[in-house]
Amino acid sequence: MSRQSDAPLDLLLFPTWLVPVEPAGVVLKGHGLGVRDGRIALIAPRAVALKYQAIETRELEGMLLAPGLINAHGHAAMTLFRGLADDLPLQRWLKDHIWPAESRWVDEDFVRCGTELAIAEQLKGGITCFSDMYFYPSVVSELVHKHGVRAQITIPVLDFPVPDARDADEALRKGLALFDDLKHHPRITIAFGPHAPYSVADDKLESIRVLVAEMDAGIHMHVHETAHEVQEALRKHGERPLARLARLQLLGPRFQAVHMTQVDDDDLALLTEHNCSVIHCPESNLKLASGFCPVERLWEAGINVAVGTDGAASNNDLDLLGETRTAALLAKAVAGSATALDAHRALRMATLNGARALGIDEHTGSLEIGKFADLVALDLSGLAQQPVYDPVSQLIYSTSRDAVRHVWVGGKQLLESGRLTRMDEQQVIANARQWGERISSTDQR
Ligand SMILES: CSC[C@H]1O[C@@H](n2cnc3c(O)ncnc32)[C@H](O)[C@@H]1O
Ligand SMILES: [Zn+2]
Repeated sequence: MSRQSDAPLDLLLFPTWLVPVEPAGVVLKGHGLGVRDGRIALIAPRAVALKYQAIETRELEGMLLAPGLINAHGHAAMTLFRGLADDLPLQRWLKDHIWPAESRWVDEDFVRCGTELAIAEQLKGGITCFSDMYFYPSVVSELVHKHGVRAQITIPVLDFPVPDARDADEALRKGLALFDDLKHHPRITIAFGPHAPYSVADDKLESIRVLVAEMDAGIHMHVHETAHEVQEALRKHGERPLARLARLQLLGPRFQAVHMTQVDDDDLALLTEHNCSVIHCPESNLKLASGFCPVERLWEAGINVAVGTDGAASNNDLDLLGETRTAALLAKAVAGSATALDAHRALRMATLNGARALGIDEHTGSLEIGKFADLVALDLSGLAQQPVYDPVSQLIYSTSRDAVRHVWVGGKQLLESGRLTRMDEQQVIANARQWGERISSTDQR
């Protein structure tokens, strides 16, 4: 398969295994992948690929080449709160620790340092695209632009004053300006991020519905994170949160429901009818004891399920490969079936399903001709990966993010042999340490 052109390829890669994700379940051996103008221009058997001229050709001996991982939910700058408040249930964690810490510490510099730390950590872990729901989204967009990664940046909306907006109207006004600035950006999409059903009132959700229709944007929201959230909504309003969102006409193919640990038959019908995506964050759900998302049931109902790390304050890392392993293992326990979420489907969840949830699956998420060359190469030649029967099984069940060697986004190499090509890792660490010292010297825990 190739896209015809007389121009030479910019890059021609020969990995030991090439896993395109689409078509599902395929592993190509002895194949080359060619990149031209940032996009995948060729996937062909080695002998055919060698007939093409290329400016750079690389043998990736012992490596698996896959689509870059997509972290479909996170709060990037919260890396600076990693380990600040552990071993607590969601509402105590959020209300007694995280929200007070945010109102005290979060400013532009916090978001800049925390987001750079998150971008660096994610690139080193094979993540080429992440979704962010945090304050100062314009600062996040500058960093995403500068460092070459891909992102969905959401406009945070809450019913109370937050570090970068006095109220939801101000947040929306600023968000609209950002949307206008970035609507043609090749690597950034802007979506709305109403925090959760319990923290955003109907009138704000209605405003978001109108804006989304005008802008054709996504909505990214924590929904049914815990049983407590659903019970409180039933007690106060006699309605489940997802049903309320349906009544307010927020649900649709661009709706990204993050968490969904509580799913009854009516919820399942709503998600299916409106073709929503669910973003599963198993490690945050485990650590906050929030509950279990029934991934296999959702998958069987045809619902698009992606995977996210959530923020580093509730996880406590941004390791999507590790998260995917947790998801695959947990799905089996939750479904009571060892066949649930096999390794190939788990990889799809961490790549193409993520792209679909964020509305960018035409452009990324799988290795297909014409898509952006968002790629990760992982070294499977180590001791702990031997022998290799199925490289995808090895990737999901036996490989850590330390095996990530190279990362390209839109054909640009951002990680080379495990080293960041465009970021000063030592500087990122020093900045984060400085913030940590500042926070711990006055922290009232
Ligand atoms: C709208 S800005 C993001 C807001 O969300 C908070 N947050 C981080 N993780 C979670 C979670 O798992 N559930 C609910 N809220 C979360 C974050 O601290 C910001 O205030
Ligand atoms: Zn979250």
